[in-house]
Amino acid sequence: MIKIAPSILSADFSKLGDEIKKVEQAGADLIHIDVMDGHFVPNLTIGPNVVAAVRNVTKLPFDVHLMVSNPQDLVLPFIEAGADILTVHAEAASHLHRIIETIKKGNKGSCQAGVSLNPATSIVWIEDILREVDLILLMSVNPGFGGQSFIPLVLEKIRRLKAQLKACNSNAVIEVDGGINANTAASVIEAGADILVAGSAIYGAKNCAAAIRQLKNAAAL
Ligand SMILES: O=C(CO)[C@H](O)[C@H](O)COP(=O)(O)O
Ligand SMILES: [Fe+2]
Repeated sequence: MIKIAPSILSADFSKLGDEIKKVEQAGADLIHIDVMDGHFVPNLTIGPNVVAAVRNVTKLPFDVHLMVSNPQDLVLPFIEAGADILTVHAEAASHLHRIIETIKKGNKGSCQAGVSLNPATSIVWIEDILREVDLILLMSVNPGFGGQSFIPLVLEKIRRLKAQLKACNSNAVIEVDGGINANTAASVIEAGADILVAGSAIYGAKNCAAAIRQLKNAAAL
């Protein structure tokens, strides 16, 4: 069953708690939180204090996507703030294996470890750690902003990654992030995605529940 992770990057930040509750009631499976540092990506968003402030408004897992340089410095603060899944970019990590270990050990093993790749980064970069991670986040836009168009070359990457995960008996799930909407979801699911992140397609919709349903139903198309 495909899971949907609304990205609060497209929410109204003046009422973030209510916006999270709204998508929980609308059928979301996880809450995707985009952390940007103005350095790894040209935008600045959310720090650990904000994550901690909204932690108790929902029981849904917090899926924290770190788009920062030097991610090793922020791993523990975000785990303490309440991240359930913490994903770092392979392009930003000098010692990726060490960061993954730190995430998995942090706060008594309460957090799952994810690794993310930009559209232009090959899955060759992570083929030696496919059994070490819980989640692989394939970016289907260049990170930094919501509302961009889906980059189709990612479909082939999802297929190749799915086959590699099967071949090495990895239980890691594939999450796809960027430009996911009612038009792009079906091909992403068909290629092998397990979790779809969607910001503008959910928070920009008049009816969030209908938008989430539409993405889930794309699996049957
Ligand atoms: O990581 C991200 C951007 O870097 C966001 O999660 C992503 O862009 C979601 O927004 P949309 O669904 O509007 O593309
Ligand atoms: Fe994201």
